[in-house]
Formats: sequence, C-alpha cells, structure tokens
Amino acid sequence: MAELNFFTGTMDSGKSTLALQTNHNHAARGRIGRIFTTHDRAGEATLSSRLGLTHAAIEVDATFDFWRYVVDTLTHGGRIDYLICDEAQFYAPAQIDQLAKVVDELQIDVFAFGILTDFRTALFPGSARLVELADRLQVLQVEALCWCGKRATHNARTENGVMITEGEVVVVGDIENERERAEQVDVSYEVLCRQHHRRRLTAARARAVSMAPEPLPFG
Ligand SMILES: Nc1ncnc2c1ncn2[C@@H]1O[C@H](COP(=O)(O)OP(=O)(O)O)[C@@H](O)[C@H]1O
Ligand SMILES: Cc1cn([C@H]2C[C@H](O)[C@@H](COP(=O)(O)O)O2)c(=O)[nH]c1=O
Repeated sequence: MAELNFFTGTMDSGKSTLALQTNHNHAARGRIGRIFTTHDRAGEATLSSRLGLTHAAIEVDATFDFWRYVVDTLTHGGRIDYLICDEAQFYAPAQIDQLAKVVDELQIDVFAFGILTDFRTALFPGSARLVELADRLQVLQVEALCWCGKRATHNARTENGVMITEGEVVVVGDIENERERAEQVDVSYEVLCRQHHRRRLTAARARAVSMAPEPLPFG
C-alpha cells in the first residue's frame, strides 16, 4: 500500500539530505520518482542539502496541482512510483490534500519533508495539514542542538542579530550565514530549545550576558 510520509525536524536536522537519500535509494532499485521543492535556499527548481548535494527539482508555486501533474503524466504514458516533496511547510493545505489523493487513488508513495513551526512557533499551514493527513509522521533522528546543548525544538529568526517574533512568515534563509536583504537587514535563523526560544536567548545574547561585567559593589 502506498503511504503519505511526513519527515519533520527543525532547520538543519538533515531533512533535505534524507530527501536526496530517499530518492537515491528508490531510484537505485529502478523506481521512477519526481522531486519537488519550493523556495529552496539554492534557488528555483533545486533541492539542496547543507552536506553539499543538490538535485534538479520541480518548483511548486501557489498554482501547482499535484493531482493534475501526476494524472497528466500517467495519461501521456509516463511512469511515477513515488514523489519526493521538500520544503513542504510552504505548500498550501490544498496541495497536501492533492498529495493524499495521489497516494490513495493512484497508489504512489509520497515522501514529504519540512519544518513544523515558523519563527513565531506557529504551525505552517502545509505542515499542519500533513500532520492531519499523513500515514506516518517521523521526527528526524539527527538532533539539531540548542547552544545550551539541549535538543533544539524551535526555529528562531534574528534580524541584525536580534531575535524577533513578528514579521512575514516566509523569509528564505539559512542558519549561521547571515543573508543581506534589499533593505539591508541581516536575516538569519538559529535553532533553540523551547526554554531559550521563549526567553529569546540566542547564542549571541547568551554570550553577551555571560560577558557582562559584574555590577560594582557600592560602598
Ligand atoms: N560539514 C559537515 N559535516 C558533517 N555533517 C554536516 C556538515 N554540514 C552539515 N552537516 C549535516 O547536515 C545537516 C543539515 O542537513 P540539511 O539536509 O541541509 O538539513 P535541513 O534540510 O533539515 O535543514 C546538519 O544537521 C548536519 O548533521
Ligand atoms: C522558521 C522559518 C523558516 N523559514 C525558511 C528558512 C529556510 O529557507 C526554510 C527552512 O529550510 P530548512 O531546509 O529546513 O533549513 O524555511 C521561513 O521562511 N519562515 C520561518 O518562520
């Protein structure tokens, strides 16, 4: 039986690497797949992993219809055994419904990869729909770590080094390497444990606090 699989984890937990490995293992056994992504850091129509691997992919935009794409391909004599769907948090809930229909009605496996929550700790609508519909939900085994050493569970966004909790939901970016945007704001991401996300205590701020001089005793 085909299945809708959702692999999730924080940023930098190895999701894109696993997506490429999954594709490799299935392709090595002669299965034919399609790779989809959207808003990848490496640019349009590319699935990239921080380990350096990249693969051409089909870019999913707001109008893309997975059901129509697969039915059209099969109708024209094409073969599809599985779909790899990276950055699935950015897909619309309706597109996740299309993926579920592809699994149920056409017996095609779907492997979706994405983060659960945004920098505000709110579920992405696409991820929420995947949690609702997936046959299997797996949290990645490779744990990203907070600066304190605890397992990182949340994605934080910083602007010019300061953690923020308001703003546009979708801002493509990376951890550590700060990206300069048009308006000269350095946007970056950092993974944190819940406690430090709640306290807005990033690695830089924790360092700054620990290096602050002790208050002088008043005579
Ligand atoms: N130089 C490196 N050596 C070993 N592993 C690395 C290196 N750089 C990144 N990684 C691994 O790659 C993971 C990030 O992979 P990636 O697939 O891009 O993550 P995600 O898609 O979840 O953001 C890191 O958690 C780490 O385990
Ligand atoms: C938390 C958060 C992340 N994003 C963006 C930043 C990256 O481009 C991707 C996540 O990619 P990864 O392969 O899992 O590292 O999502 C965003 O747009 N909004 C957010 O709140």
